[in-house]
Amino acid sequence: MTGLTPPEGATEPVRHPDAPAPGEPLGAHYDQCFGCGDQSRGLGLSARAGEGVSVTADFTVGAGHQGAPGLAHGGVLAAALDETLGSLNWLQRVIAVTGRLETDFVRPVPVGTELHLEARVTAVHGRKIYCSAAGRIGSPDGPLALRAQALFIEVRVDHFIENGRAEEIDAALADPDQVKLARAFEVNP
Ligand SMILES: CCCCCCCC(=O)SCCNC(=O)CCNC(=O)[C@H](O)C(C)(C)COP(=O)(O)OP(=O)(O)OC[C@H]1O[C@@H](n2cnc3c(N)ncnc32)[C@H](O)[C@@H]1OP(=O)(O)O
Repeated sequence: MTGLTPPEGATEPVRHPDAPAPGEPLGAHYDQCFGCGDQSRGLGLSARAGEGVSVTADFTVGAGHQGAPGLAHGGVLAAALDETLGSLNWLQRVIAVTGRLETDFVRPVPVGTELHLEARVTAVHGRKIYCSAAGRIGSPDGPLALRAQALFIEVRVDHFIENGRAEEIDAALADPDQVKLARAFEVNP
């Protein structure tokens, strides 16, 4: 029992009526985010809305992302999957965090690879959001390198306010840009 199988009574995910249209870039949810933000040591991952409750994302493996010589670090690849899965929040307009992430590393990913990721919500049960993701090498139809299943748990904005370091929380809350404020906490604006 991994906790990743939707229980009886789970329902289909619902795409929010204000979700970005399929193909539209989602942009960074927070500019300090390691996954999608403006970070020189981050992933620089960019996601786009897909059909239904799905997203696609691209990420180029850089020299700073190595584990073994010339190959991406597994933790970095898991972070790319996590970030892609996390961006599903914006299509549902929920605030949710990763509770469980199970990753299959199917083949090695060399430095310089453009990794094409896609993620979707498969089912929802109460606060539990069941998702899956995959990563392919070189193109959206390229060889499968990664597979993941995940459980995201819906939380209230207090999750961040009570647990995040005060200086970053205060700075994010003080941002006069309401969309940026909403995106930082993935709150329905
Ligand atoms: C804003 C968007 C950012 C996106 C960035 C990318 C996504 C991320 O990386 S988020 C950061 C990484 N994740 C975290 O830091 C989360 C840390 N964990 C927590 O804060 C808590 O454990 C949290 C919120 C997940 C769950 O705690 P809590 O709210 O008390 O819920 P809890 O009552 O324990 O669990 C709720 C349900 O989920 C289930 N559940 C919780 N965790 C897990 C787990 N790891 N595996 C399986 N099931 C779980 C529980 O069994 C329970 O199920 P049921 O309702 O059937 O009884």
